[in-house]
Amino acid sequence: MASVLRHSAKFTSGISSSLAACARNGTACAFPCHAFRHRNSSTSSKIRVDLDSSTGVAVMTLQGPPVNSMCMDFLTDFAISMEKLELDKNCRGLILTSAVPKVFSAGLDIMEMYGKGPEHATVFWRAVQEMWFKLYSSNMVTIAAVNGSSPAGGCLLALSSDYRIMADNPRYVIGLNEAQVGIVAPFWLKDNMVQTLGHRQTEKSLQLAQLYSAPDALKIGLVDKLVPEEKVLSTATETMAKWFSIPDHSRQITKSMMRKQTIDKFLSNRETDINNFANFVTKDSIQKSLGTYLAKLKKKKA
Ligand SMILES: CC/C=C\CCC/C=C/C(=O)SCCNC(=O)CCNC(=O)[C@H](O)C(C)(C)COP(=O)(O)OP(=O)(O)OC[C@H]1O[C@@H](n2cnc3c(N)ncnc32)[C@H](O)[C@@H]1OP(=O)(O)O
Repeated sequence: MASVLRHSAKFTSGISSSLAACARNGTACAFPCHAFRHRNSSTSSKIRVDLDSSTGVAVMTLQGPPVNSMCMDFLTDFAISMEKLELDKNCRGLILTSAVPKVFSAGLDIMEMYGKGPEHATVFWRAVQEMWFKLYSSNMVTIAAVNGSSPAGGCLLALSSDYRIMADNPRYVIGLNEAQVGIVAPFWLKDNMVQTLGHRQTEKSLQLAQLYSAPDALKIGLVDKLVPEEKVLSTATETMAKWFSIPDHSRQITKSMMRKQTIDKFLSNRETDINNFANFVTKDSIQKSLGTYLAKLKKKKA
């Protein structure tokens, strides 16, 4: 029987779920083992990871309501989960998806960029860079199962994966809309988009801060496939089997060859990029734009 290992560093419902996990895995433990090891963060988890060691596929589920925005906790959970999976010999592939209805991820948490000083901006941006770098340079086959809207940082997760499957729902949007927010996509994310869409389409998309409906995203190649919403995850699993049919070593070397230039450029410029971000985002004019954008988001509801 396929034994599904609950692989996450953190669990959402604390001791009781950890006891349940022990029971499911058939492990006898006098203590609730996961809660004992990781109890510090058991209630703040934004991400769940389930690794099926019989298939080698891990599913990373984003579960930070209301919109899976990428706050520091989210970014930290993401980095830890990626590191663990990368080191796990049982894991060959990763599927990213969301447990939040209608939203894959709303991107960076604007509250982490609004009203904060340069020190916070520095730490935050390093964590954002790390998220992209870990996913973009992963040895695993990475598939984004985009089951909801995916603006900005949400699109970053999809773009840095090897393959993108999106729910066929015209109300769901995806794209890099940073310019609309009053900020600018970093060069490494721009490079990542150029590789996917080509220079001309990227230039239009970024300057116009375009969010594409799922059908339009398919047309320009921002996603690879549309399927009915209930089939997004199963299609991702089927697609993974195809990618697994290629020997890991040759696929990995090919991937790293294709991504090397972008990675090298990022690594040589990452500190400059952090300083640029901290200077840029703390400017009065940028803070004003962020404040206006936030107010618009809140007003939408009223
Ligand atoms: C110099 C380099 C700078 C930047 C580098 C760029 C890299 C990436 C940048 C980013 O990711 S910036 C973030 C951009 N994100 C967006 O523009 C998305 C904004 N959100 C939406 O469009 C929608 O929320 C939605 C994702 C389509 C979901 O819509 P829905 O109707 O389901 O939810 P609602 O809008 O009511 O939101 C609920 C709740 O969440 C708050 N919210 C939404 N997005 C964010 C966010 N990104 N950060 C912080 N908070 C967010 C929203 O205000 C609502 O809050 P409330 O309940 O208190 O009103």
